[in-house]
Amino acid sequence: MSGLLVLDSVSAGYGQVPVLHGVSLSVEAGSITAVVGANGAGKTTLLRTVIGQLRPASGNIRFDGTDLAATKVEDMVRRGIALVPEGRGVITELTVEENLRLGGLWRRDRAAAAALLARMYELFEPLDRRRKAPGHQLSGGERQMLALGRALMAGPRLLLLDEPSLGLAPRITAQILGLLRSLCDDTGLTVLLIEQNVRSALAVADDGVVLNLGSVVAARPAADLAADTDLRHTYLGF
Ligand SMILES: Nc1ncnc2c1ncn2[C@@H]1O[C@H](COP(=O)(O)OP(=O)(O)OP(=O)(O)O)[C@@H](O)[C@H]1O
Repeated sequence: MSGLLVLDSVSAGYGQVPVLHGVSLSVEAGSITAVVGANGAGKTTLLRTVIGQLRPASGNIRFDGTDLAATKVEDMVRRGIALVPEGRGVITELTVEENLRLGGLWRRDRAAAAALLARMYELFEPLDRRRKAPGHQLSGGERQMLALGRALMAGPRLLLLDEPSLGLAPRITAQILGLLRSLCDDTGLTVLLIEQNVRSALAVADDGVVLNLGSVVAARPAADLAADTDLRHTYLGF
């Protein structure tokens, strides 16, 4: 398989408890791949394995052709991989600006970091108005934007997103997913998206992967998956 991110027969779990069973998938550069499936299907476990929080028991993960097996979690960002975890990944005691700057902290090039910060305020207009506000004063949507902005400050090539719509109104979810789509189209960003909100995820994604009990049961263009009534009824509950 080709692709910016390629998982080849990856099995992983927690201690002696296997969760992922021989998962293979390919995420093409500049695309959005949505991973969908019921609660407990292993979606979060999949992201945790890609980012290196869990190590595969077998199989391998390649990013831009390089095996990620030896890469530490803290080095993933330098490799170009950023994770926005479920629950948003915002430090609530810090201000909007401090959170954003934290995302770009590892960058040596200060001018580039400043330019990126300005770009984040352009992208996320509500954050521009609340630069000095502490994270705990933000709405759910603003927090999600901040988590996204913070991850983007690292200048990733691959963004891993765990349930960005969690707790958000449909309008805000649509806004955030639409923004992701534009980022992919305009900057070549690649996204691996995990979403409970299957309809919205498949509507914005290029490709879709259905996970069931830790195995891939379908991997196809997102529009095909969305149109497959049997598959939707059997695995996705709508
Ligand atoms: N830290 C852990 N230790 C042991 N088992 C775990 C741990 N975290 C998750 N699991 C188990 O792994 C399986 C997959 O969980 P995971 O969170 O990856 O699923 P998910 O598809 O993301 O679910 P959801 O949509 O509910 O978030 C579940 O059976 C869960 O109980």
